[in-house]
Amino acid sequence: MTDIGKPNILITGTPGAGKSYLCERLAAQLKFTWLDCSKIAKEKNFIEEYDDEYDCPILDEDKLMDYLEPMMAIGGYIVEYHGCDFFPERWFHAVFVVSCPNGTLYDRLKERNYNEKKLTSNIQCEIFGTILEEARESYKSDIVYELKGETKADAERSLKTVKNWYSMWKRK
Ligand SMILES: Nc1ncnc2c1ncn2[C@@H]1O[C@H](COP(=O)(O)OP(=O)(O)O)[C@@H](O)[C@H]1O
Repeated sequence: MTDIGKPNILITGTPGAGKSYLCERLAAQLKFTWLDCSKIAKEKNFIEEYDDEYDCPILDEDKLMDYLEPMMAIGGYIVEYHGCDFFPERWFHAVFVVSCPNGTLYDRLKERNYNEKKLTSNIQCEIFGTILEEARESYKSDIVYELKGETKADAERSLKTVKNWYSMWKRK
C-alpha cells in the first residue's frame, strides 16, 4: 500500500441504503473528497451499455478505475459505489457497508420510481446481504465494517464510527 497522508475509504451497500447521505456528511466533517462513482460514470460516460430490463447503465469498470487511480494514490477520498469487488484491494484502508431494513429500503426505492424488477433485485440484494458478503470476499475482514443507514440517529452513529476509525488510523 502507498505511504500516503490520508487514507481512502470505501462506502458501499445496496442502492438506497443511505450511502450518499452519509458520504456527504462524512466528507464535510473529515475534510475528505467524496467520489460518487455512479455520478462520475454518468458524467464522464463510463458506461458500457444500457440494461433495458433493469433500467440501468452498465458501468465500464476499467474506465472508472483509470480515472480514479491517480486520486487513490494521493489519499483523502471517500469512494461511494453499490459494489466493491472490482476495485483494487490496495486502494482502501477501510470499507464500510451501509445497510437498511427492507421496509424502509422499499419505500426509498419506490420513491426513485424503480421498475418492479429492479426494485425486487435490490431488495433481495439487501435481504441476502450480498454487498456485505462481496466486501468480505474482496477485502481483508479486519477492514470491513457494517453501518446502519435507516435513521438520522444511525447516521450520527455511523459518522462517529468512521471518525473513530480515522483517529485510530492516524495514530498507527
Ligand atoms: N440515515 C438516514 N436517515 C434518514 N434518511 C436517510 C438516511 N440515509 C439516507 N436517507 C434518505 O434515504 C434516501 C436514499 O439515501 P441515499 O443516501 O441517496 O442512498 P444511496 O446513496 O445508498 O443510494 C434519501 O432520500 C436520503 O435522504
